[in-house]
Amino acid sequence: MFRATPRIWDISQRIGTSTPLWPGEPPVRLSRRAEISSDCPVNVGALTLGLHTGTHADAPLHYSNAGAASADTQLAPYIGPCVVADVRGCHARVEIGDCDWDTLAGAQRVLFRTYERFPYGHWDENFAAIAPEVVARLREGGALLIGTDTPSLDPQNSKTMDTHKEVLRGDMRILEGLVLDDISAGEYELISLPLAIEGGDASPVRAVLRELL
Ligand SMILES: Nc1ccccc1C(=O)C[C@H](N)C(=O)O
Ligand SMILES: [Zn+2]
Ligand SMILES: [Zn+2]
Repeated sequence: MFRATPRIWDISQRIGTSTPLWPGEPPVRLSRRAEISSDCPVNVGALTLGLHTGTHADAPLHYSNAGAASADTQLAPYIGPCVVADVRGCHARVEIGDCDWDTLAGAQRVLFRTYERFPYGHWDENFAAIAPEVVARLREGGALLIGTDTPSLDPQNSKTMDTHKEVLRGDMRILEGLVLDDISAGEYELISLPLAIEGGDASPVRAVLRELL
């Protein structure tokens, strides 16, 4: 029997020395701990990486001392049906009025595309945040996960993290730093698993969208 192969889109940043970094974050460093030679049969690397580098999942521990670390979060929110919302017309924040609520009603996972083109190679300090009201409305509709193509749900200078707090109220999960340049608004399957980092307040993820057949 013929079975169609679903298309897969990689929506992750590459991790390397040109990955844009949140100001003050440690540079990405890959070192070689062992190299192939007459004495050694293998290459072995070690990586220095801030946990919020590139495409990542915030653990609840990031915004609450009582929250779970990456190793202790359930995986179900990170796998399953997902809606990509095109909000490229937004300004400083994605507001209620920027969203097409017909497509978002009852969505379990929502990824916001704010960028026309992802700012590869430089840090964009004026990235669009998500208004807490948007998260509240998604939470009321039963959402499990919110994602964005920017480095944070809250503005870079936020001291109160209002949108993260709104996420916490519904015990939802967060993906940040997605790359949605090639993704049209619509429905997909999301797969984006955090590493089981003990005590981790976030984890890099390899996030992909799979075509729904
Ligand atoms: N590295 C940081 C250093 C200081 C303050 C915030 C960050 C973040 O990375 C924010 C983050 N991506 C967030 O989850 O909103
Ligand atoms: Zn983060
Ligand atoms: Zn965050």
